[in-house]
Order: sequence, then C-alpha cells, then structure tokens
Amino acid sequence: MSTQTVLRYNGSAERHFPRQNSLSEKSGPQPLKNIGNVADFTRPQKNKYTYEVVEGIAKWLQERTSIKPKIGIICGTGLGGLTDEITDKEEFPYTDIPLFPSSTVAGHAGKLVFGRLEDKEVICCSGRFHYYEGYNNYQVTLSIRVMKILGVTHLVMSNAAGGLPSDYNVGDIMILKDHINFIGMAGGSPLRGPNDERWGERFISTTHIYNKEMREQAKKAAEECGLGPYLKEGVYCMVGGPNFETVAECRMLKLLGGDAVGMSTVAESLVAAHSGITVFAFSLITNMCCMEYDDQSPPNHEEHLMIGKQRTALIQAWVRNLVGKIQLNQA
Ligand SMILES: O=P(O)(O)O[C@@H]1C[C@H](O)[C@@H](CO)O1
Ligand SMILES: Nc1nc2[nH]cnc2c(=O)[nH]1
Repeated sequence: MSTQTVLRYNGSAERHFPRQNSLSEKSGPQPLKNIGNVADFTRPQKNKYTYEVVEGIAKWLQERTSIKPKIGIICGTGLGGLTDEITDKEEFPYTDIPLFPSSTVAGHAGKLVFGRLEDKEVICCSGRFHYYEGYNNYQVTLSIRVMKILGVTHLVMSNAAGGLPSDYNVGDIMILKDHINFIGMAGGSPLRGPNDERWGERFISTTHIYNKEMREQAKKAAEECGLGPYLKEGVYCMVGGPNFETVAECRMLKLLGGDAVGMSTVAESLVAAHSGITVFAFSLITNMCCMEYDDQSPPNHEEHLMIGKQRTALIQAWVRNLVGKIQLNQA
C-alpha cells in the first residue's frame, strides 16, 4: 500500500479551526435563530492554511522529489525562462498540487520546478498568485510557507513594474531596497490574523526586509553580466491592481518616495521575512508611468511581456550568477 500523503480539504472549517466556544453554550454569545450553521463572528478570522495543512502540502512534494531546496525563486514577468536553465528538473503543475491555487495571468506558467541551478538545489515558482486575481493574501503567499517547510533559507523574486522617476528607462532593472505596501498599510497584511509562532513572531521589523548582503552580491553579479548600466535600486510601491494607475496616482506615488509601482511581491516578502527567510527582490521596468495627461503611451500587459522577453537572457544570466554567489548555511 502506498505511504504517500493524501491531502484533501474536507470542506469543513471546523476540522481545521475548531471552535473554542460553541454557539449552543449557555454562557457567552447566544445563537441567532434560524440562520443555520454560520461562522463564529465572535472570533478573529484564522489563517486559511494552518501550519499542519502547509506541512501536508510540503510533505506531498517531498515524497515526489529528491531535491532539498535551500533557495526559492519566484518568477514574475521576465524571469519565466529561468526554468529552462534548471537541471535535474522535477516539475509540478499547480493544478496537481493539493490545495494549491492556479495561475490565471498570461505569462505566468503555473508550475513548481525543483532542480539545480549553479549546482545549488532550488525550488522555482514559475508563475505567482496576485491579489487582483481574486486570491486572498494567504493564498498569494502559500508557496512561501511551503518553501519554508521544505528548507528554503534564501528567496529571490522578480516582478514587472512601472517606473516613476524620470531617470528610469524601460528595460531597467530595479533592486528593491524598500517598499510601500498600500494594501498592507490599509489593513491587508498577509500576517493579519492570529499568529502561529511556529512561523515567526507577532510583530516583525521590516527596516531591513531586503537583505543588504544579497543586494551587494546582485550588484556585483550585474557588473559581471553586463547588466550594470541598466541597474537601479529603489522603493517599490505595491498596489492592488489590476488597473494601472491614473496620472494623479502616479504623481502621488512619486511624491511619496516611490521609484516603481507594481501588483505583487510585497506580501511574499513579508511572509518570508516573518519566518526568517532572507529576501531579495527586483523589478523589471516594463513601462514608464504616465505623469502627464497628454501622455500617449499608457501601459499595457502585452508590452510588459514583450519587454520581459527582450531582457530575458540578460536577467537569467544575472540571476544565475547571483544564485552562484549565495552563501548557504551548512545545516
Ligand atoms: O507578477 P508580476 O508582478 O511580474 O506581474 C505584473 C503585475 C501584473 O500581473 C502584470 C502587469 O503587466 O505584471
Ligand atoms: N500597478 C502597476 N503594475 C505594473 N506592472 C507593470 N507595469 C505596471 C504599472 O505601471 N503599474
């Protein structure tokens, strides 16, 4: 008989999140009559995925691959081709992985790839999940927590973004030095809800969320790969999307200190940092934001995919070089 993990969601929230106070208890909140079996509104919302559920997904994967990744990579627009460079590949379409969301965005392949890059064991998300697709932040960041349980210590992420300062050009690469999390600041943090200490502590500092050592290694790698002239470092603004920004919004983001604006990455960074993963992220500047009303080149997704394709070889060489430089702790 197979010993492989069978992981199914039985549809019952009670199973994963047992109630502490039954509605039928005499003391405490009294039930409303005739409204059926509803959620317990007296308790805060719990994480959609418990630690045990994430462990189950990780175990399901571990039973099917011999790779033990220490480095996680999330391919946004422009980095999808990196999976071609991975050797000893074992691939899992998201649709095959229990409880995994599926990719709905053009240019996001929708598979987990295990293998070797620069002789290091890696796990690569070819395609990510975005808030604007309708996923909540727990779904958006599920892959990060799976990576954590699989043993990942370093994360490399990419995204497509619109450039805000006038000295940025389409095709530039911006290393994230910091971010402004518009969804998070308005209450939509992926760390919202009861905190399971097995992931990390309740209140985390984000002062150094994007690791300085990795940023320096990336700059060195960029010089070695010929990417130096296109390299910038700046502040990424995370907005909900899927619409691109109005002129007034672009002006506001620039005024607030933003250098690029996009629709991803920050939730993943926060969840990774929460659990002690070292984070590095960069943006491919696929368009310049429209700062004037007579601007005749508004952003569009097809153009972003095209810019991604044009830069793909250079970015892949750079990320490979960076992965080669990462110093892994020998556990
Ligand atoms: O996953 P990323 O951040 O690269 O995707 C960005 C945001 C939208 O999905 C799309 C806009 O063109 O690219
Ligand atoms: N929000 C946002 N996301 C992007 N992704 C690529 N370009 C852009 C942009 O201009 N704005």
